[in-house]
Amino acid sequence: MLAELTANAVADALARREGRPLAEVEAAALARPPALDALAALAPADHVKVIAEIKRSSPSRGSLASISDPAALARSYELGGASAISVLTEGRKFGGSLADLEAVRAAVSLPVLRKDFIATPYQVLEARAAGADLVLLIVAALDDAQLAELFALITDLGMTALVETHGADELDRAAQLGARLIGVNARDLSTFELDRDLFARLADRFPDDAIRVAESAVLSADDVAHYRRSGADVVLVGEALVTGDPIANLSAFLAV
Ligand SMILES: O=P(O)(O)OC[C@@H](O)[C@@H](O)c1c[nH]c2ccccc12
Repeated sequence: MLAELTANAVADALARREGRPLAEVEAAALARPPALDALAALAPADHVKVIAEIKRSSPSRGSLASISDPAALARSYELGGASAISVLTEGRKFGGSLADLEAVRAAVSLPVLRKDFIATPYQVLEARAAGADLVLLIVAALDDAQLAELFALITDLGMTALVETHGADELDRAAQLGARLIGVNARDLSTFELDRDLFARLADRFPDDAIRVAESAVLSADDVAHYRRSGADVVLVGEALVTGDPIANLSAFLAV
């Protein structure tokens, strides 16, 4: 499934490129005000931090929420105390778009993550052109040469890569890259199986200077506490915030 999601995302980007050539997107990317400092915003603190996600649906969970106004939802995330906003921009399975990201960027002053299946420089440039400060790189979807190229481009554009892993080998590859913001996704994107203890098993393997992000399957304050006890600096939460009361849930999660 991950290979298919990535192939589709790359095909969709190629189609957009017909109407908006790379040089144009690059110019738009360079014309943006500088990216916000996501490493500072997400730096380890004496409380857990939350990356709050705008997510309409997913291949594993189906439709979650209609979200007619992603900017308004992002503002409630900011009000509720989130440290960054993640915007799913994948259209086919997650119902997102780059327009969502642009709308969110205009509405909040927090760092914004482009959450998608990124495998080409064009998609990274699109992210910056839309105002993203962070870009997700999924280690399982990329070979080492792609990872290095995309990581370098993200860094050169002043953005931060959130490097997502699911297993010890992938975490080692993220460390090798020099990633400073590393996630462990509890969900295996090939099988969609959940492993809520994977983060805990990998926590000691993170490089000392990396910010540790636990991704997926946070539905309650207890889940946040579980990840926090295991060493998470940051949790990335989608479903619980788009299906429940975002401000109430954020305040419960931040009180952990
Ligand atoms: O809705 P959840 O279970 O809180 O999960 C959020 C986030 O971790 C999940 O959306 C995610 C993590 N990595 C991804 C990669 C692609 C698409 C989506 C994701």
